[in-house]
Amino acid sequence: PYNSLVCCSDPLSLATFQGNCFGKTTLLGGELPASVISSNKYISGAQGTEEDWSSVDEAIRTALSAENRAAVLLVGPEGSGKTTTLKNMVVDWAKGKRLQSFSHVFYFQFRELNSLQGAFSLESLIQHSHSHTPASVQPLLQKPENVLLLFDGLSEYRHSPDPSVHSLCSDPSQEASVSCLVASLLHGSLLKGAASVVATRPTESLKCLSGTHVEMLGFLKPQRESYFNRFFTDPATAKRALGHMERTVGFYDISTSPRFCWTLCSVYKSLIDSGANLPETLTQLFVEILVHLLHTLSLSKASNRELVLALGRLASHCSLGQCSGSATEQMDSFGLQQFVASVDAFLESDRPVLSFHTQLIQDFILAICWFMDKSTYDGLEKRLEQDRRGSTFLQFFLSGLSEPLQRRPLEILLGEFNRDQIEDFRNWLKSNSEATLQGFSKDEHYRYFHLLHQAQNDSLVKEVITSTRRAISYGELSLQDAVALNYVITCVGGMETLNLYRTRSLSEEVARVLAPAMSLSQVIELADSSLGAAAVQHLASALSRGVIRKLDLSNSSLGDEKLKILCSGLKDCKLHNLKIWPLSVMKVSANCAKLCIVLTPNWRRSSMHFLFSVILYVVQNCALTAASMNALSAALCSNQSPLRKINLMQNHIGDDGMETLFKSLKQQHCKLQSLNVFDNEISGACCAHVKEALMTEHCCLSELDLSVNDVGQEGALQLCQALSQPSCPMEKLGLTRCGLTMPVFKELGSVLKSGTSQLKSLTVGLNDVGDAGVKPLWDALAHPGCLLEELDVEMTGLTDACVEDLCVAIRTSKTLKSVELRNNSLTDASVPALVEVMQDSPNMLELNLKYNDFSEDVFEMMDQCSNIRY
Ligand SMILES: Nc1ncnc2c1ncn2[C@@H]1O[C@H](COP(=O)(O)OP(=O)(O)OP(=O)(O)O)[C@@H](O)[C@H]1O
Repeated sequence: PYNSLVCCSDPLSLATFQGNCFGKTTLLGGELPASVISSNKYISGAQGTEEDWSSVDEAIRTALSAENRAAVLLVGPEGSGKTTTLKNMVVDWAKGKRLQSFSHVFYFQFRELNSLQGAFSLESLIQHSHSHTPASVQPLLQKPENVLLLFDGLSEYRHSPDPSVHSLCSDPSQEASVSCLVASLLHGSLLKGAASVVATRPTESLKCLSGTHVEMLGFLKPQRESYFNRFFTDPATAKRALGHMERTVGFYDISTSPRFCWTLCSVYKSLIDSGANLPETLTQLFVEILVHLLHTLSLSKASNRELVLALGRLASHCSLGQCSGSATEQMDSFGLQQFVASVDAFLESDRPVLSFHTQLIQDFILAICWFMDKSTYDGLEKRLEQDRRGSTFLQFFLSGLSEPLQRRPLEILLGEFNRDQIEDFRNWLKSNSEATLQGFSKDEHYRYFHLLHQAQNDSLVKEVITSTRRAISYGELSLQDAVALNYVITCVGGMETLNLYRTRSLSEEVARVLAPAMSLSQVIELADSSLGAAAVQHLASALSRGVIRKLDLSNSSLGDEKLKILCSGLKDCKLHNLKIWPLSVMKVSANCAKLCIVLTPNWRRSSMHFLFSVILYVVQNCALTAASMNALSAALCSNQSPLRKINLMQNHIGDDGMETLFKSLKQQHCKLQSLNVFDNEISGACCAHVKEALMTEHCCLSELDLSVNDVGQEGALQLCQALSQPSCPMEKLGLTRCGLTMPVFKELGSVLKSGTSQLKSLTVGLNDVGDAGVKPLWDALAHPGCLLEELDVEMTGLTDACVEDLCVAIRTSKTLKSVELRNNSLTDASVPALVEVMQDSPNMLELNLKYNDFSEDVFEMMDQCSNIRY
């Protein structure tokens, strides 16, 4: 009977509407909308986008009350709650709760309209369809603007709603085919001014309709929470069930389907009631679902097997898009006739063509049958390739079921699976995982991580991942990816590098899921990423528990507040969390142009124990100011602080921040060896603090880069006073573009000659002092007390006049290895002497003469020396 149409709000009509909803409640199909509504389980779904969602009911209401209202097109995937939403609208209207501006609401289901043959007028269609309609409906239709039309399931409509293929009618008493009446209603020629809502899965037919689109997202986290709370009346059980679901399957798109939530809650309820464990993976969940269904059907083992194999044949056809013929023909051809009473549990048997309640159960049945009956399927590779393109869950389920523990409950009910088929799949999984993980495609890596996660076979993961730890970025990852990545990393006991480069928005959830993997990784690469404070919190606690020795957060807009959070993790770093590594691993890239908090090794040569600590890069453009320096200072001074090297390049620390930092350098616990404060809005005023720190007994700062700051003459001279002290630990000093003057160079020359200075590397480029200014440095190099190995005098205004002193310096020095002379004004005239001295000095690794005033004539001569760059 076609009577799911409401035309007035009398109680009898409402009861008929609610009582005559088609189908029945099934585990996979869902709880009937009428029952959902009457048992107060209705939750308004979400619409819009995941980032910007609102209630579907609200969106429909707003669209219907708009001044120039258009049709509302309610679009959502299977099971997203379209029918339930429409039916709830009807019930609310009939109860006088909502939509009271409408005097009449008509609910049509396209599936039922398909079956109406012959000619109808709108009046006779309504008369025919609803027993409670008054004898004459004409008065009801007198004011179309007070009428609301609800159309459900456009994607199931057999006819075209395209107005161009119908002669649209406008007279409610005119007879026409049902398809013509429907098109006339949808396009407003009939009942002009009436409001309408059309609900549908995504379909081509939508192109023929205009209106306000409302995209159904289904149940996001907040709706899931409300739904669970209504499903499980006991709040503690609801909390437990929801928490478990969110942790194990809440990251799959399907968890937004209200239909899936119903299935899941029903299975969880029965497991909780019987005291059983809840499933950990999607495969385990579907094993439970099928076990539950088969138990309910109470068939013999042989019949169970027969039924599943027949469903498998149907699934195979549906998956290839070959489902055709009437439902009865299909039942016959797939051998389902004998199971008429059982198929409702799996199929939407009230539809013209048989289909599974959900794509997931179709994939699951297909996977089982693959392993049960070798003869049904041929060509594993081909089929899996198809699955990959079709983005179904077939491979997930095959992976899960290939593990004996996971398929065991099913084998009890269905009999043993085919060992050869399983072995074939396992070999396929292993060899494809190995081959793929050698490559560099992030998406492909993730694809196999997901399959390995489903299989839950730790030793398989260890077998395929040992040789494949490549430095590809796993950044920009979804929560689902994070779960799989964390699983494989924890299985193999950690990766040397966890590369999350360019994760533009590392959410709290992703960071929480990844925390175990982070604490097992020695290097975490998060350059060019962006992290919220909550994500930094997880990172900090992973640091405090972990074995990390290097963290790169360059260009991550970290900011003071988040650095403070991170420092709390650094403070808590315990010595036993540090790993013992061979010395060779300790080398930090010499060409560290990026800045960082680098926490390098704390090692004692005497004991031959090389304790590795965190290397933390908080690099360029992290928007740090003096505000976070107290926190950093506390981390530096904490007992057994792991911080050895800090790179804070291109931030805004200023003199106050420097004062804080350098005060901590005087503390006994601070073991900082390297500090880079390149371009940090620092003036010479801070040099008094630097000097004080360097002259303290405990200070072990051996590398300092103050380049691109306004240090100036006064500041630099203060530094020189510290450098001239025998106890000064400084070995590498950077003063590029610091406004240095000739007196400073002169003082630096004296320091180098003093015989007490430990300086091995001096960078004083971009200070325009000319030949005379640099001369004290050449003289120092020729002095036996000078230990300098690297000198950088780029762009200091040097000419050919310096070459004689330079050559003497190179020839005499016992330690010098490289001289940086780029961007000066040397000419061809200097080349013979420079080539000669370089040829005579085997210790010299490099003389960089790029961007001087040479002509091509001397290139050949310079080519004779492999250690000259020009
Ligand atoms: N808003 C809701 N509140 C509570 N449960 C809901 C809600 N919406 C849907 N459900 C549950 O999900 C099941 C499927 O919902 P519904 O039939 O409305 O989806 P649909 O989008 O119309 O699906 P299809 O496109 O497959 O017809 C319902 O039977 C019910 O159990």
